[in-house]
Amino acid sequence: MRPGDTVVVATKNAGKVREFAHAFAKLGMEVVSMFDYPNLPDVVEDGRTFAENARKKAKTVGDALGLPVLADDSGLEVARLQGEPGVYSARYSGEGATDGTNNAKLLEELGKLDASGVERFQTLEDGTELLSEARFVCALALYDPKDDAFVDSEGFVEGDIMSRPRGEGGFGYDPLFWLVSHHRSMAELTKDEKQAISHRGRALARLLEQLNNRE
Ligand SMILES: O=c1nc[nH]c2c1ncn2[C@H]1C[C@H](O)[C@@H](COP(=O)(O)OP(=O)(O)OP(=O)(O)O)O1
Ligand SMILES: [Mg+2]
Repeated sequence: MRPGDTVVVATKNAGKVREFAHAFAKLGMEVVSMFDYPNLPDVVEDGRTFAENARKKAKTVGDALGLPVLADDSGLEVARLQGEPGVYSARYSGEGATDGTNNAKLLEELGKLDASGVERFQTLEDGTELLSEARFVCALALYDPKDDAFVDSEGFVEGDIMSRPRGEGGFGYDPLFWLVSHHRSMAELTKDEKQAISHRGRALARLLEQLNNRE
C-alpha cells in the first residue's frame, strides 16, 4: 500500500467505508468497497473468531477479484454478558438486524440481569447509567491472491455501556459506548479522535507498521 494506490476493502458496512476512506485519504490512498463491486459472492461469516472471519472475507473477495483486499471483522464484547454479542454483533437482534435494533437488544439484555450483588453503577451528570464494562475488537486481514498470503492485525478499545444513547457520529454501537478518557460516547468523537483510539484505528496502525517493517 503506497500513496496513489486504491485500497479494496471487503465490506458492505458504510460506517467502516467512511472510516477507512478517512484514514487512507491522509496517506494519499483511495478506498473502494463491495458497494463498488455489486456482483461479488456473499461471504458467510461462520468463523469462531474475528480473525478467522476477517481472513475469510479478504480471501473470498480477493480471489474473486484477483486483487489484494483488506477485510475488517469487528464487534462488541460486553463483560456482564460474558463477552456477547462478540462475533455475532452484526446480527445480535436476528434477521434484518440494524444498528437501531441491535442497540435496543443490547439494552434489553442488560436490563434482564439481576442487579443485586452488583456494585452500584456509575451515573453520569445527565443521569445516564454505565451498565457494564465492554470492549470493541477489530481484526484486520490483508490478503494477496498472488501469493495466497495474509497480513493480520488486531486492535481493542475499552469502555462502558451506557443506559441510553448519546451522539450522532460513528455507527453501530458507538452511541452506547462511553469513553472515560474523553468523557464522551464514541459517537460524540470526531473522526480523527475516533481513529486515534478506536479498535479499528489501532488495528490499522499495527497493520501499516507490519507492512513498513517488511520493506
Ligand atoms: O467502530 C465501531 N463502532 C460501533 N460499532 C461497531 C464498530 N465496529 C464494529 N461495530 C459493530 C457493528 C456491527 O454490529 C459489528 C460488525 O460486524 P461485521 O460483520 O464486522 O461488519 P458488518 O457485517 O457490518 O459489515 P461487513 O461484514 O460487510 O464488513 O460490530
Ligand atoms: Mg458482517
